[in-house]
Amino acid sequence: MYKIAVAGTGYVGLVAGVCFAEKGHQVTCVDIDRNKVNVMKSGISPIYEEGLEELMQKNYAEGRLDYTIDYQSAYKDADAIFIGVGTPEQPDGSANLSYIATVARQIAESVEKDCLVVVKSTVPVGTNDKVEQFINDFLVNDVRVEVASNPEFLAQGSAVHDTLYAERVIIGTESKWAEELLMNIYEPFHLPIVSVNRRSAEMIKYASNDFLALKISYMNDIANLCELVGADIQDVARGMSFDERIGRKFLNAGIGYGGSCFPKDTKALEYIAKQNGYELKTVTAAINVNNEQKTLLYKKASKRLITFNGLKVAVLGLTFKPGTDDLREAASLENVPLLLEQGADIYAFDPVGAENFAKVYPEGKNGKGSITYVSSPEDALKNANVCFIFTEWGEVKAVTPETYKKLMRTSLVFDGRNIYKVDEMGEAGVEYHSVGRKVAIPTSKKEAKEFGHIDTDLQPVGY
Ligand SMILES: NC(=O)c1ccc[n+]([C@@H]2O[C@H](COP(=O)([O-])OP(=O)(O)OC[C@H]3O[C@@H](n4cnc5c(N)ncnc54)[C@H](O)[C@@H]3O)[C@@H](O)[C@H]2O)c1
Ligand SMILES: O=c1ccn([C@@H]2O[C@H](COP(=O)(O)OP(=O)(O)O[C@H]3O[C@H](CO)[C@@H](O)[C@H](O)[C@H]3O)[C@@H](O)[C@H]2O)c(=O)[nH]1
Repeated sequence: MYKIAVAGTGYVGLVAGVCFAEKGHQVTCVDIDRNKVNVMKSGISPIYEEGLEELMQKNYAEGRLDYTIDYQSAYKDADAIFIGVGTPEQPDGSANLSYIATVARQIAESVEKDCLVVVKSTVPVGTNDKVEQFINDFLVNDVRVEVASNPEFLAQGSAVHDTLYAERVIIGTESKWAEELLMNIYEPFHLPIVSVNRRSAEMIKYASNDFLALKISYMNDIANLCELVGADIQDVARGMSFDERIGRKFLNAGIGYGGSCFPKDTKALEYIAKQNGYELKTVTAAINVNNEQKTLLYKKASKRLITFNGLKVAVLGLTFKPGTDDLREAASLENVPLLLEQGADIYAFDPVGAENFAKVYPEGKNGKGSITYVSSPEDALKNANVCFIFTEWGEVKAVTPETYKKLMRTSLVFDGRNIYKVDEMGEAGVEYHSVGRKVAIPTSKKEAKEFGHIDTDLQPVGY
């Protein structure tokens, strides 16, 4: 059992701290946000992650887990201090390391015994070296502090599971002492450990995230071509997925990747490459494709409808992916303002993200348009002229094709997550646009007429 302190109680820090406690370590989670600390002490998780609150309550009650804003008391006698503070994107694409620097300074002022500082945050290659130098320059007491890299690979929405059952733990160290200490801390997890040097560990994190981002952008690029040549991206992805070298995962085309990691980590690696006189062409391509992809459906819908002024627009899903209340870089944040600017009356549904979204777009009049938050997809769809799907929540997937037809004024759907089978939507009488697939045109004559889909190209000669 080790005495562990964790700096930062976001997705990474809090989940790591709780899981270390669950595996028997004595953990103190530190945050600068007093409200957050009070909320956590009362047994409530400040973030939405399945299983997290239960583990917080259990480990707190059993005395292995605590929360504080008093960093000095938490750091002074810790065996290891894990850093999980943010490294957000700066306007030039580089990572902002000021939060890391503040924690490093706080550690240097506080530690009273030898300890290992472990950087879990995603940081540019070489940052661990700088953090070690910085802490040692500012150390108040005569102790030994070494820094190790231990990048995090959890995905939001499955953070606890991804930590307890991680496919691998990467540790980057520069001494046997640091390597052994980290191995021992992770020993109760019984997970595969990959031990490398610090710079390689830092690079593994960016290389992994950017590879996944690239995979998504590649599929989106192919999807756009599929539409032009009459192929179906889902069938194409299925066909590709049998090849183990390609794999089954992250082949879903849609309206691009969002979240707090892929967008920032692609730009950060592009920046690191530039700084080193290298042009990382593949990653730049992934970024460019993603930027275009996010508003692809809005552009298609604009062509189809000419204007959104005065239209009732149902928006299903606001978060960047299901299972989280996080809105960072969500497609909804790019599309909703465009719709509002055009005077749309939006009825938005999201099972957990609406509260956060309302902080940016409060309910009621917003510029030329308006936004109303509703508690079910059906409430959003009632009498709507058009529907956009931005997040594939279970509640959204449960809406049947017939429901769109029954509830909407005109059943016109733009699906950014390819939830439905194209033919089923057409058969239900819905005009359905998705990504990388053909457009479903209502199959009955009556609806085809309503939507202006009588195909004049096929008129026999002479008519
Ligand atoms: N979110 C993810 O899914 C994920 C996954 C892997 C890696 N990462 C990386 O991990 C890092 C953290 O990401 P996150 O999403 O958990 O961040 P976050 O923004 O959710 O949380 C950061 C927390 O740190 C706190 N903080 C700031 N300064 C502090 C200080 N001096 N002392 C103590 N606490 C302080 C903030 O109040 C906040 O609660 C980033 O580098 C990110 O790229 C994130
Ligand atoms: O086939 C796919 C898979 C994902 N996405 C999108 O990609 C984004 C990111 O999804 P996901 O990777 O599931 O979520 P994150 O929580 O952002 O997790 C990523 O970013 C984390 C932060 O670095 C890493 O730790 C994780 O390993 C990595 O998956 C979301 O907008 C998804 O909709 C697609 O468009 N198509």
